[in-house]
Formats: sequence, C-alpha cells, structure tokens
Amino acid sequence: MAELVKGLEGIVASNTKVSSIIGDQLTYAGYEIDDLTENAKFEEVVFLLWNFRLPNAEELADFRKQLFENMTLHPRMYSHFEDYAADHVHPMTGLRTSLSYLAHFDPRADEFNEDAHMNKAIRIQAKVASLVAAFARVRQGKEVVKPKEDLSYAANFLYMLFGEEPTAVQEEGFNKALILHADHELNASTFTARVAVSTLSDMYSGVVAAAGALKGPLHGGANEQVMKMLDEIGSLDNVDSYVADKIAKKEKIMGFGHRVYKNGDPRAKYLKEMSRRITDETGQKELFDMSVRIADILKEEKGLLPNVDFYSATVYHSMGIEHDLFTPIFAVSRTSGWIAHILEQYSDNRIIRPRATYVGEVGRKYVPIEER
Ligand SMILES: CC(=O)SCCNC(=O)CCNC(=O)[C@H](O)C(C)(C)COP(=O)(O)OP(=O)(O)OC[C@H]1O[C@@H](n2cnc3c(N)ncnc32)[C@H](O)[C@@H]1OP(=O)(O)O
Ligand SMILES: O=C([O-])CC(=O)C(=O)O
Repeated sequence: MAELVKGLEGIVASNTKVSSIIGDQLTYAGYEIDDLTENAKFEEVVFLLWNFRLPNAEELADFRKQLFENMTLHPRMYSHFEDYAADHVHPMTGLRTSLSYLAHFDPRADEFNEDAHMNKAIRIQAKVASLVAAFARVRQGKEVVKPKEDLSYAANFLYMLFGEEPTAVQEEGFNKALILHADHELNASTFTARVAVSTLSDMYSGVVAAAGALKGPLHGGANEQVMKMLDEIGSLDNVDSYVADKIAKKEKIMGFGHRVYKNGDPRAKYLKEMSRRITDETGQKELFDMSVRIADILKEEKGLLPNVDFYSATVYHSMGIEHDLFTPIFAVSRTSGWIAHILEQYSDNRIIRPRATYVGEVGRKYVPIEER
C-alpha cells in the first residue's frame, strides 16, 4: 500500500476544469483572478464556474433573473431562524442546518439528471445569501428584507442584511470579495463536497458537508478569528508583544500560512488594498496599521504571509458586518465553487474511497464484561 502523506499534502485527488493554482497564479476556468476581480460581476463568475465559459448578455440577464426568483425562502425557513436566535446559535452552525433544511422544500431535491442538478444549483446559490442575511436580521429582532430584482447579487446581499441599498463603492468592494472567495481548487471544503457526492448523494448533502468543513478555524473560520485577535491586541502598541508571545508559545496566528501558496496568496493584495481604503474611510486606520505590523513581523520572523482570510476580516468589520457573519459570507461565495465541483464530480464520478494504514493493536480477544 502507498505511504501515508499526512494531510494529503501534494497528493492529486481529482482532475478539474473549474480552477487552477499554477505557481502563485489562481485562475477560474482559465481566466486569471486579477482579470475577473477587476472586470466581472459575481454572477458572471458563478456562470463561468458552472459552464466553463462567460455568459453573453442575454444569458447573464436570464441567469440573474433565475437567481433573483429563487432568493425568497419558504415561510417555514424564515420562522425557524427564531429558534436559532433564541438558542444563540453561531450563524455558521445555523447556516449548516438551514442549508440542509432547504432540501425539505425542494420537490426535486432527490431527482438525478442534468436539468435537476442545474435547478438545485440555482436554488442553492440564490437562497444561501438569503439564509445568512435573514438569520442575521431575525436574531436582532428586525424584519426580514426581501431581495430587489434590479440589484446585483452582491448588492442584494448587503440590502437584505442592512435593509438599505449599498453605495456603488460598497457594492463594488463586496462584489470583488465574493469573486475572490468563489473557488480555490481542491481546498478542504471543496474536497469534502466532492467526497460526499461521490457516493451519488444529492447536491444539498455536498453543500452541507462542505459548509461544515469551511467552518473550522484552519479554513474559512479563520477570518472571524482574525478579528478576535485584533480585538484582543487592542492597539498598535500591543502588536509586537502579542505576536512575540504567540510565536514563543508556538501558537498559530490566524490568517497566515497556506498549504499551497508559499510566496503569498494572490487574493490577499486586493483585500489588503480594500482594507487600507475602507479602514481609512471609516476612521479605523489603526486596525489596518495593526494588521500590517502583524504581517511584517510574521514575514520577518517566520516567513509567513497573509492568506485570503487576513485582510477580509477588517474589510467586513469596517463595512459594519458582525464578526460571526464573516465565515457565512465566505460560504455564500464559496457555494458557487462547491456546486461547480459537485457538477464536475457527477459528470465523471467514481466513489472517493482512499485507504488507511492500520496502526492499532492486533490479535486481541474478546473478554466477557464481568472479567474486564
Ligand atoms: C481560506 C483558507 O482556508 S486559507 C487558510 C486559513 N487558515 C488560517 O489562516 C489558519 C492559520 N494557518 C494554518 O493553520 C496553516 O498555515 C494552514 C492550515 C493554512 C496550512 O497548514 P499546513 O499546510 O498543514 O501547514 P503547517 O500547519 O504544517 O505549517 C507549516 C509550518 O508553518 C507554521 N505555521 C503555519 N501557519 C502558521 C500560522 N498561521 N501561524 C504560525 N505558524 C504557522 C507551522 O506551525 C509549521 O511550523 P513547523 O514546521 O515549525 O511545525
Ligand atoms: O485552498 C486552500 O487550502 C484554502 C484556501 O485558500 C481557500 O479555500 O480559499
């Protein structure tokens, strides 16, 4: 049997046409992330990831219409958020449950053909934004806000969350953040999605499994932890001693390091620039200065660079988004990538079932309970 590679580092477990990391360059279906981040709308990127080509104007209009028409949730979905709120459920835990609950109201949830897959894909992508925004409002005792047809996906999310249409600058920044988080080759949550549906389980199962994997602080959960760290540090003066202490204790600093990128995450530069701008505009420049100081120390002391989760934290914070919504927002975007990989897995499936090397005891004999 093959040798164990802990964490499957460097192991190729799938072919994909969805996205690639070659060197330190990230592409979605062959388009460089820089090109898409500068020019595209998130909806175009979702279409691209699912179809391996950009939509024309008519296709995009139709795709947006379908997304809009599917954004509203079943009334029972809205009402069950009250239970989450009463129980102080973390929104990522809530999202994992409500993504699963979505399937209860989809009459085609277990239908297995290309048309049904695309129908589910659009339903899930449309509704995931509403799930996060509605939960956030219900727990604050506010009315749920229904989407508007003339708004983009990014603008609609912010509108449903805040109850006010975003400014053009806010919409543009959030659209970029959604694009930057949309897909990332065989990251842990996407791999999880592919494993789940490789049993020919339905798309909801794949997305729920993926959301569970994203929640962890070594993956998507890191963005919330970054803000927690900045809160703990408190001011620029405290950064050096805080980081030195973490390094001395060999504790991880959230938002740094990456399994694949060793020369820096190509998404981080956009988020850093957004963070610089928005913290300045909102009078929170110290948060940006603290972030830069942390990054400088970690580069110098450990050779570690920020990943996508580091500067996104201060971007979302400065937009007035509650910290425990950062990872659910990551999930809203990454749902598009999970679905793209689920569709790809279905199209050329073989159950994913690796081996394990047994390292436990051998030759043991059953002992009756009264003799133990
Ligand atoms: C969207 C995303 O998922 S991006 C990643 C988000 N996660 C985080 O930001 C959490 C912090 N980072 C990490 O835990 C890791 O860097 C991961 C999970 C991203 C990658 O993990 P791996 O590829 O297994 O790297 P690993 O943890 O083995 O790190 C290699 C070395 O760098 C150190 N290291 C890696 N990341 C960090 C960090 N953030 N802080 C301090 N040290 C670190 C490790 O301690 C290890 O040191 P050692 O060789 O002396 O033991
Ligand atoms: O690829 C990874 O391991 C983690 C990551 O950056 C992502 O999922 O965006």
